[in-house]
Amino acid sequence: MDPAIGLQDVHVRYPNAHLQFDCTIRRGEIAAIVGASGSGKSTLFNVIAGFETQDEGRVDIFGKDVAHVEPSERPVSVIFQDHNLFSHLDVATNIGLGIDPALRLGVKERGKIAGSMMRVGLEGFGRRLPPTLSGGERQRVALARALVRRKPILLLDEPFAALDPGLRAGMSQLLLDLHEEEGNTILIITHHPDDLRRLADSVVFLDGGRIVAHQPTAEFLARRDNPAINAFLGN
Ligand SMILES: Nc1ncnc2c1ncn2[C@@H]1O[C@H](COP(=O)(O)OP(=O)(O)OP(=O)(O)O)[C@@H](O)[C@H]1O
Repeated sequence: MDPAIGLQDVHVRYPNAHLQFDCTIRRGEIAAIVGASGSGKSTLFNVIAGFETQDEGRVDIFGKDVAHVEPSERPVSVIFQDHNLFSHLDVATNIGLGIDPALRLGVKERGKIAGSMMRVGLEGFGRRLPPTLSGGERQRVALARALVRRKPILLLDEPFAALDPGLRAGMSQLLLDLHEEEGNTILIITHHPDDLRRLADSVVFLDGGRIVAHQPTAEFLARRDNPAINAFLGN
């Protein structure tokens, strides 16, 4: 196996919670991260992206210990639930922030922005401001901004939460197409069993701050032996 992410006995202690992660995600895997509210999904992302430092244990990315690697230097892009768009900056500029936070954008960079807008179906949206966009359009801006970074690991925190079922299916297909082109490693937090079926090679299931399952999606969906998994699957 060619690992993209390795978490070895990682512990994060909060005043009211103790989380512990052991997990290996292989290069090119699409893993759905699921579990009840408070089970540790966001914390898992924060440890991988470097927004949270573990109290113990080791985080490897592509075989390298990233303990001293700043979030911006990690080969990881994160798309948050709220998309983190700046409402006073137009769509093209918001995407440009993915290339250079100081917005030094020359001809080459403008070309990349146009290319990523085209890739997500946002041609002609460059001068629009985020508050004038629909939820699905804002979602695509966030995806375009992650794409221009061209980082090999993409973390998506409930990316489809605000979308209706038709748009969810469209965005899922877009992600799958991008994955086929880029071969990137994708972790996606979701509460929808449909997203598992549609997107994920594997499922990482968290319960009470621990990873209690990491297995191929079909195997996970067939499980009936764990009350927390049954509750998630509606069995
Ligand atoms: N900064 C923090 N300070 C204190 N406790 C925290 C902090 N971040 C998370 N926790 C606690 O750690 C546990 C896991 O939280 P986390 O946000 O990772 O869960 P989650 O599965 O992402 O939940 P949700 O689905 O509700 O977003 C919870 O008990 C939460 O209260």
